[in-house]
Amino acid sequence: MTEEVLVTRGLTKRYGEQRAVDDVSIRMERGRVYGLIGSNGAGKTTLMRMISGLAIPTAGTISLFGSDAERPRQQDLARIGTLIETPTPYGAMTARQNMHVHRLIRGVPDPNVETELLELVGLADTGRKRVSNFSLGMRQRLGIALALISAPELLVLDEPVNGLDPAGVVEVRRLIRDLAIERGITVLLSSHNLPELYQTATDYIIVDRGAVRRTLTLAELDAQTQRFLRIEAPDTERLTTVLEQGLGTSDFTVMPDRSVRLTSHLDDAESVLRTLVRQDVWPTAFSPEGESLESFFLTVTGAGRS
Ligand SMILES: Nc1ncnc2c1ncn2[C@@H]1O[C@H](COP(=O)(O)OP(=O)(O)OP(=O)(O)O)[C@@H](O)[C@H]1O
Repeated sequence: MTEEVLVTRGLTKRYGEQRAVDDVSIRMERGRVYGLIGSNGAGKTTLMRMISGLAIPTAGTISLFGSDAERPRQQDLARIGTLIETPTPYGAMTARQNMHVHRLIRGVPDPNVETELLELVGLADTGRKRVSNFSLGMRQRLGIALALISAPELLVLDEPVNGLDPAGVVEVRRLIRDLAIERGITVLLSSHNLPELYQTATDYIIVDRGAVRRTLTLAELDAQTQRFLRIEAPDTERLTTVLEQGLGTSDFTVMPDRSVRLTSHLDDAESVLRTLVRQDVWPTAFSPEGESLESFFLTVTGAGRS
């Protein structure tokens, strides 16, 4: 049975006339990784702050871990770990000293958790190095370790890969996926860049101007954004035979209109065409089609509007 970790209904936050978050109703299940995607100012941080108990909603409700009226809200909030905006470890201290201070602040009795989490995020060997000398990626990983100190069931991470170099992005992505798979932690993480978050999340929530524009799973996102070569030829059977035997691929689908969608060789369209022509298959249509992640995001959010 799926376990609901979070349900919001009509969640709204107004600052004066402005609706930073506007009537947001979302649902999150245990062990999944939710990517909250939106441009700057879309309302991601405000939504995460409300979920984490750091901001009070103007309207709407938040139910955490199937919360009921009997249980104090503080008890539910204690089951959330957050890294919102830039992580705030103490720069003059080492990673371990930061872990120690946070453990005491959070009232976690077991000192072993410090080493265990530093190992988990790959910072166990940083010794006497001060955090002010850490790279941004190391700081983000320390921020995640600090957020994990009280063994949260829901982890809320605001832009955890923002500003990281490609290697840093890969490291943090892997860490987040492992947390979900190995520890069953539910993760909500935000980004303004869909391609950057792609494949880290199992589910995507696309927001724009405070409102949810679209929610979809990774598989649905893939189906929406798969790029392909669209090929038409007078003899479809001959075309597919040449793709199979001449090109050695079976990554294609024959569509009802008899056109063929080839999903391999996207970066090598020229050799596809050459192979076809050599085998005397003369395409009447041959074009790359489908949507990129970026253009899908722009379409959903209506960006590019005036
Ligand atoms: N404390 C505040 N007072 C007034 N307006 C605010 C406050 N916090 C946020 N806003 C406004 O609400 C809107 C949403 O802001 P928010 O920070 O949630 O967006 P975001 O998607 O996290 O953007 P970014 O990626 O730039 O952090 C913005 O227009 C912002 O200016």
